[in-house]
Amino acid sequence: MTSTTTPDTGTTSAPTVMFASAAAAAGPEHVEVPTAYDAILLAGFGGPEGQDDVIPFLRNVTRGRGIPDERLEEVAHHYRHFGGVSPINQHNRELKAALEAELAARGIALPVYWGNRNWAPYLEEAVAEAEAAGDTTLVAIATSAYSSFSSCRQYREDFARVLTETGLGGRVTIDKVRPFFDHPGFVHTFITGVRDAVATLTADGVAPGAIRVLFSTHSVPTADATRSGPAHLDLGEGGAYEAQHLAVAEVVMAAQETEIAWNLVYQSRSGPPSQPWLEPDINDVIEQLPSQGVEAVVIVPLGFVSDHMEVMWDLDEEATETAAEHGLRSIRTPTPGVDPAYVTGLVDLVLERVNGTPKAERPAMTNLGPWFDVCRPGCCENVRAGFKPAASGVLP
Ligand SMILES: CC1=C(CCC(=O)O)c2cc3nc(cc4[nH]c(cc5[nH]c(cc1n2)c(C)c5CCC(=O)O)c(CCC(=O)O)c4C)C(CCC(=O)O)=C3C
Ligand SMILES: [Fe+2]
Repeated sequence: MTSTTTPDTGTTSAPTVMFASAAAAAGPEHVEVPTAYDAILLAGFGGPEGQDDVIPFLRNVTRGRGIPDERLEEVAHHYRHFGGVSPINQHNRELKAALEAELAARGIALPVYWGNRNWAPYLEEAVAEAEAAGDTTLVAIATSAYSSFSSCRQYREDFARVLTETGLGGRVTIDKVRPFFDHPGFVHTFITGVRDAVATLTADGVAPGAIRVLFSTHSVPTADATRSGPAHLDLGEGGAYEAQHLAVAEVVMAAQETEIAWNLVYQSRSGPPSQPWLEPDINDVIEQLPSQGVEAVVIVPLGFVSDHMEVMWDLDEEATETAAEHGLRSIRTPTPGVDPAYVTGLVDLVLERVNGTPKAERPAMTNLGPWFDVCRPGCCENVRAGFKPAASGVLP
């Protein structure tokens, strides 16, 4: 189909750089006409794979954000504890292989290129490799399910940066599948995880009233949360980011046979104490639970797609230790990883774009979805970092 040029003009002064988008010609929000994609771009966060990688990786992550060295050393310690290796790259190798197997089984001839934002293999290499093979109309899957600067827009800004830096912006287009927080393929693992954990606890004699389910996600600056999602949706101070998590948590609990109390909690806060971030912190909530008659916590990593460092350290080390210190039993439920339901769901998300599936026929488990295919100008903008152009967007 015809490509149009679609700058994300943002809310401040627009730069002259423009990025063609295959999706943009079709409409402002939901692309309901077929798009002939050449390939899938699997876009990961990236992580270190040895002690020597740790500091250079952290510098990449925090580039331009002025995060003090003390904080970098603090975070480096989490990675060093595990030999300087984050499992996140291995997860993405496995996810790429699982996607390729699923595509082959369904007879879909779309190659998968994998590149990361913050560590090798970088997005730059993946895009250059695709272009060299003649694959120029790309649909990206970011390994992140929700709307916010860190979980959506930052990927889009990196696509734009890569298209500029490689000089391929006039030739390669990168669209992005919709934020998939309420796609059944993503939600599945959390539903079964809570079910299994509650079954284990009740089989051991814990009363349902003594169990608390804590849905945990990455905290973000409150200013980012408020700006998450398109400006025309007024979703309160927590923005689309909080609203989406709350809606998915409700769906997960509605699918349970037993009624259990639950909370949405936040983890992995960074940044200066003077800057407000989403609260409450998971550890602060756990500390309060014994006085409320709770004996066991089910920790659900709702904001994450795999067992990477934020899960291994902040949940499996810190939150688990906090629970133990307060005499609570804890079970951490699985992340989607390469769960067949998740892998199938990701391929379905690509196919709805290939086929131009009407919005009404797209699966979505919450009333918020199905979320938009193409982001409006200013969607999830980071006011602290200022305006940067983003790919996979559209004019209003
Ligand atoms: C919403 C969100 C997700 C979920 C969406 C998604 O999954 O993409 C996520 C994922 C991840 N975050 C990760 C690692 C880091 N995030 C950092 C910093 C930050 N994350 C933020 C938000 C998020 N982050 C924010 C608002 C900051 C502060 C920077 C600022 O001021 O805007 C820092 C810097 C040090 C620090 O500040 O802690 C590191 C090292 C890894 C890799 C883990 C591994 O290696 O296994 C992953 C998957
Ligand atoms: Fe992060």
